[in-house]
Amino acid sequence: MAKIGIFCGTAGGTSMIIADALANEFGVDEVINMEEDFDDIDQLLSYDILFLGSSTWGQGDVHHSWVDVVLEIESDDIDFSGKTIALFGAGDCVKHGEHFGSALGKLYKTFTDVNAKVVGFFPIEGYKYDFSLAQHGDKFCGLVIDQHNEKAKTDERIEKWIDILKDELNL
Ligand SMILES: Cc1cc2nc3c(=O)[nH]c(=O)nc-3n(C[C@H](O)[C@H](O)[C@H](O)COP(=O)(O)O)c2cc1C
Repeated sequence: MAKIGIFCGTAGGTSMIIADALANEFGVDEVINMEEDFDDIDQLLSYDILFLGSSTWGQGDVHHSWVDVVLEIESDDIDFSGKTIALFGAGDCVKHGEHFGSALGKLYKTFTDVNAKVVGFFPIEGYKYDFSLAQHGDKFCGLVIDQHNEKAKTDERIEKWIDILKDELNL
């Protein structure tokens, strides 16, 4: 059976709402908090399916706990062939609508450049923002939630995303 790992970079715990729902639905015992529990890249490579979370910061950047990891993967060209990933995180479409959820777009580029397969694209329909690196056509490359402005939509979005994932992953 495919081994599933959940990794989450978060400042205030908002992205953990998604991580915890994934853990619950997919029977994963532990969410790895990037700031507290992450050891090294081998930890990522020990899973077949990776649910990778990051809130967005600065000018559309990943959470700081991801920065060195991303740099190492890119500079050492660490191969993620055969790995399937799904991306998630929290953002703010009003105060930071110029880079809403862009951290997912950055992680998408990092991991697809080293041959990971990405599942779990999510329709942009119903979101309002100016720009996002996470947008690919009419979908985000994962699930973005906004607890500041669109809290009421979060449960439904997570449920819908989990259905998409179960379908694509045959789980
Ligand atoms: C200084 C600062 C910069 C931010 N930059 C962005 C951004 O570029 N894009 C975005 O969508 N949200 C941005 N946010 C909003 C956070 O991503 C949002 O508060 C999110 O809920 C934090 O989730 P977390 O608790 O999982 O870290 C920013 C927030 C702060 C305080």
